[in-house]
Amino acid sequence: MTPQSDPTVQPVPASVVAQVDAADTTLSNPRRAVLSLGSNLGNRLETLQGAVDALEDTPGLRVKAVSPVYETEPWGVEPGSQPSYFNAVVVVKTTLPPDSLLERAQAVEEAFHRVRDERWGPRTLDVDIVAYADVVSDEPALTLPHPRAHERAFVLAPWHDVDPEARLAGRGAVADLLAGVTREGVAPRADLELRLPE
Ligand SMILES: Nc1ncnc2c1ncn2[C@@H]1O[C@H](COP(=O)(O)OP(=O)(O)OP(=O)(O)O)[C@@H](O)[C@H]1O
Ligand SMILES: Nc1nc2c(c(=O)[nH]1)N=C(CO)CN2
Repeated sequence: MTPQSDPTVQPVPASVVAQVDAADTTLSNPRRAVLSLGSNLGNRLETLQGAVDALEDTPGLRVKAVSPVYETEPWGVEPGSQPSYFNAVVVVKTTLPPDSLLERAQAVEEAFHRVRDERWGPRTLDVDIVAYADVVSDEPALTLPHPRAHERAFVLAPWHDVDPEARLAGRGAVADLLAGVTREGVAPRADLELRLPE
């Protein structure tokens, strides 16, 4: 039976189809997202590269840019209480909606044996969603933009390197945010490099 011949199936007006399609941008248009990578246990560079490669291996996700590597003092904890981090930022294009991107980010963390015990504890790998298009959400399970990104030089500096014009929704230009935070303890490691997957 065709939809036309079934009296219970009402035709959907073309204007409604157009509205639904326009709203459903995650399905048709890849969106730009910014992810922060951090590691302060194990082989930090290898882990960050593994994370970049695992992200690229995700259906519906392409890594578009990989930042320089920074060596950074642990933020939010007693100085000297943890090893230093390697941090980087990746810009991706993805058709995954935000919650699926978070699931994938957490699966990548787990693949690198991330253990969650203490808040801001040392970790082999941390993958945070810094921003997803211009989505703003205060859901605890996925707050967008990341609620602490604007005050973290270890996020802002590598993000600014790969996208000097970037803006953080609701917070302003990354360049301005970076000018307002200390860069002490956030040192570029020009001797190290992450590869953009081919
Ligand atoms: N933008 C976001 N990116 C990643 N996780 C988020 C985000 N917003 C909320 N969360 C939630 O935060 C929870 C804790 O994440 P995680 O253990 O990575 O925190 P953390 O890295 O120790 O600290 P921080 O959030 O300050 O970076 C996650 O389970 C996730 O549901
Ligand atoms: N330098 C640095 N400090 C941190 C980091 C991080 O990636 N780098 N991540 C944290 C929790 O996400 C807490 N503190």
